[in-house]
Amino acid sequence: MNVLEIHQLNKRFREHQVIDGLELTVPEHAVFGFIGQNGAGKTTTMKMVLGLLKPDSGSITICGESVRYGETKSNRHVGYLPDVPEYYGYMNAREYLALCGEITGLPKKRIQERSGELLELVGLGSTKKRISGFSRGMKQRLGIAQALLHEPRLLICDEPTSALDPVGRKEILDVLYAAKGKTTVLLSTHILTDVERICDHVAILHGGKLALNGTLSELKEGHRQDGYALEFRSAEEAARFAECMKSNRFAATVAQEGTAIKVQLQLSGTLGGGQSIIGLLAHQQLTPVRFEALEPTLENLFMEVIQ
Ligand SMILES: Nc1ncnc2c1ncn2[C@@H]1O[C@H](COP(=O)(O)OP(=O)(O)OP(=O)(O)O)[C@@H](O)[C@H]1O
Repeated sequence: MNVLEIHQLNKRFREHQVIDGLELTVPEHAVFGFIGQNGAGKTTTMKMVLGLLKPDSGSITICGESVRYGETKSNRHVGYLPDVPEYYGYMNAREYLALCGEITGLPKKRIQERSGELLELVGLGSTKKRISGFSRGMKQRLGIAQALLHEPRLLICDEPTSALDPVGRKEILDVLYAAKGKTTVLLSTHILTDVERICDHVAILHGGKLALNGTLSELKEGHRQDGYALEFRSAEEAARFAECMKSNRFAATVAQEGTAIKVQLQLSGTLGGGQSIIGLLAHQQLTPVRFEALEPTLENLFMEVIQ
């Protein structure tokens, strides 16, 4: 089942077509990375999903229910975490969750149970401090607890780690990954390493459309290039190998940097590829200290798409 479906979505600001026939589906229990350059239209898309911005045309459904601009009905399925959440600093975490629960009409007992569970989930279970004394990372983790209070089917996070240091970022990513069993996470970001750490699905927004869309492993498999990295004991050995490799008919490019060599082969996915390198090594009686098939990174894929 898809928690979110977007079909033929269009949005223009004056002459600028920001979203141009966007098609996007988010399956249940995915951790879905929605990435794009600055100004690609991620926030614009999120605002339309939340019913806060009127699309020019197209449809959006959340859990099978149509999103209508200016109505909040479909948002009962959604939890939202902005990049920098705002709080009443004089409250502690539990008091704040109690206030949010009351506003959304949750019964008192349920608020207490949920607050306990969620504060444990986000690692704030034993914190008695007022929110004014929280670090940015703690505020963000409280934001996740608040967004999950009403048990939403979809948690939308808009660049939740952009203001955090590496430790705070890791904590948030761990919490989002832990939330995967309870909800579907839509993570809008341009921090590609965050996506590689926790997302199973990835979509790249470019030119108002999805330029790439699939599971991370599918995308990497589809863009696999027959590339290898080798490391030799000495620069002389590396140079000898590079010289022989350059005359090999499978080699497209051979780059040497000291003892390290990167080889890109002509024929992608053929048996001849890596084996031709091993054959050459044996023939030259060279034993590398490292021999590794190169995986495309999300950064490689992203750069390929936006160029
Ligand atoms: N209300 C508006 N009026 C005019 N232009 C707008 C409006 N809102 C957004 N835009 C433009 O639409 C484009 C997409 O903006 P958006 O904020 O959706 O991008 P984004 O992918 O979220 O970028 P970032 O990663 O920088 O937050 C930008 O060029 C922006 O200037």
